[in-house]
Amino acid sequence: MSHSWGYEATNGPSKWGASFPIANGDRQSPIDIVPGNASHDPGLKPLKLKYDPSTCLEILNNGHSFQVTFADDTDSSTLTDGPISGTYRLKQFHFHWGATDDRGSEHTVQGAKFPAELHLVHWNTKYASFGEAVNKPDGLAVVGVFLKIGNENAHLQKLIDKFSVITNAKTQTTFVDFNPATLLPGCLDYWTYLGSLTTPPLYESVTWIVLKHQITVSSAQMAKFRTLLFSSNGEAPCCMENNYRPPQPLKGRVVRASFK
Ligand SMILES: NS(=O)(=O)c1ccc(CCCCO)cc1
Ligand SMILES: [Zn+2]
Repeated sequence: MSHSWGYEATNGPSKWGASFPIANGDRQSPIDIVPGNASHDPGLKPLKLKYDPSTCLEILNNGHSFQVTFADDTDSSTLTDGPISGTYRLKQFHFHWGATDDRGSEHTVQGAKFPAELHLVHWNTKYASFGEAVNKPDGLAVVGVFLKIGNENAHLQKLIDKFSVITNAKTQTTFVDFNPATLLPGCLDYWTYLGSLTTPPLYESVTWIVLKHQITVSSAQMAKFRTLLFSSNGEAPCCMENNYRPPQPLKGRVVRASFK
């Protein structure tokens, strides 16, 4: 199944362990974040996110989500400070969402699901490339941002306006001058823990940084997310929705909070 994992009953999260045994590992993601169990760590620094819109390259449908990819040959768009040491470069961001507005996020907060979750994927420049970093214990740092239903989000609309061109899996189009910082809430308070990729190959290589505050998306905009397809051109159309992995066992891990 390693080349055909997905989110259906036949190839979804409950089946991934067959081809990717690390699915049952000790630092899997996502998790349910229980704020009352998180320990405030005064040693945690504020996140430092420096994004250069000119590094934005393209928007694509990879058959699992839609993704915006960035040039990562220089330190133009980086994450520093926060819980990490060194410099991590932005590689891409993507989303996970549900078939209805009552679910879709991967992380949950005391059991609460959000309609969608944004992941900003950064790699540790102590390694030569994303490909080198992706399976190292300190290789990646992913910033997770929850979306909640509210007013229309003009910044998300810039992505949605491209969906008609990337409806089918394995399609892409140019996408330039987009500032990912416009997708961040005003307050960057966060929870952090050691985890994994939430899709195969599920490498345990991610320092997770999940923001406490959400950004808004309208219900009409969420409906547009669901017009994307898991399927390729010519195949029976299959709506891209419920592309989220449910929370995994904490296995004794500590979740730290950057705030009191
Ligand atoms: N949902 S996530 O942020 O954990 C995430 C980020 C990046 C990948 C890509 C892995 C490529 C392996 O060659 C997969 C999943
Ligand atoms: Zn993700």
